Amino acid sequence: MSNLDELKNDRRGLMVVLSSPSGAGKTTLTRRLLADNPNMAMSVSATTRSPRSGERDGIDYFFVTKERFAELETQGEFLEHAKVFDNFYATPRGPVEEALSRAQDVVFDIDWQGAQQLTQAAADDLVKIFILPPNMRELEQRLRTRAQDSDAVIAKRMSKSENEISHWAEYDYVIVNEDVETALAELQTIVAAERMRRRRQMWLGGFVKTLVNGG
Ligand SMILES: Nc1ncnc2c1ncn2[C@@H]1O[C@H](COP(=O)(O)OP(=O)(O)OP(=O)(O)O)[C@@H](O)[C@H]1O
Ligand SMILES: Nc1nc2c(ncn2[C@@H]2O[C@H](COP(=O)(O)O)[C@@H](O)[C@H]2O)c(=O)[nH]1
Repeated sequence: MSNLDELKNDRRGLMVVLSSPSGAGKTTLTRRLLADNPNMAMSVSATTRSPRSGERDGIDYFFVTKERFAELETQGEFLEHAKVFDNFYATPRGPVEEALSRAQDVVFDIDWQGAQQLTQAAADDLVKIFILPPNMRELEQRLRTRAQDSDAVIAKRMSKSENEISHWAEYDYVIVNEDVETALAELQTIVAAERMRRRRQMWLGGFVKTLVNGG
């Protein structure tokens, strides 16, 4: 690694928030983004909803009872929390603060309520991205193809999708996820550009000082 590459490691981590109506592709896109970015961590949420088949505790979510959720909330262990589709969801504070202190970027798959709360708490570090489906028929089709939720749950999620979409203009970027590869490339472009923002490159001040002093 060159001297310059080492210096460039001194930057503030990003808090990348992805929101969308259920089924638009946040989980799919975040998994791909994380696979391509070793210096990026996923914020694993706590939830009171039951695990879907294949979901693992501590990896996809921390699955907790309503009582435990309330206890953690009272203890101030959450950065944000919200009720979504009859279940409670929250972002545990500790792992996010630890990852950011190691200059890692952190990705959040959370709804508009959570995004609003993080905006209050950490606006400077946030990059908020809204994912739209190409059309509502395709959105429903994706929920059905995922084959993880009952018809009633899918109907509930579809009925709430318009409300979630109504928050699209609160986000810095909007990606229409028609083709996964195109959407992923757009997401990568956003992350790369946000990492380059001057205020996030803490090494630049010292570098410029050395530069103008003939270094
Ligand atoms: N561009 C795409 N084209 C076709 N199918 C897609 C596309 N993106 C995602 N999918 C599929 O749509 C389904 C829903 O995607 P995913 O679970 O990533 O959505 P989500 O936004 O995370 O949903 P939720 O909010 O319910 O967690 C999955 O089966 C996924 O494979
Ligand atoms: N405000 C928060 N919203 C969250 C969090 N974790 C997930 N979510 C959102 O809930 C819905 C449903 O998720 P699912 O896994 O049951 O399909 C989805 O919109 C997620 O983005 C969280 O910690 N806080």
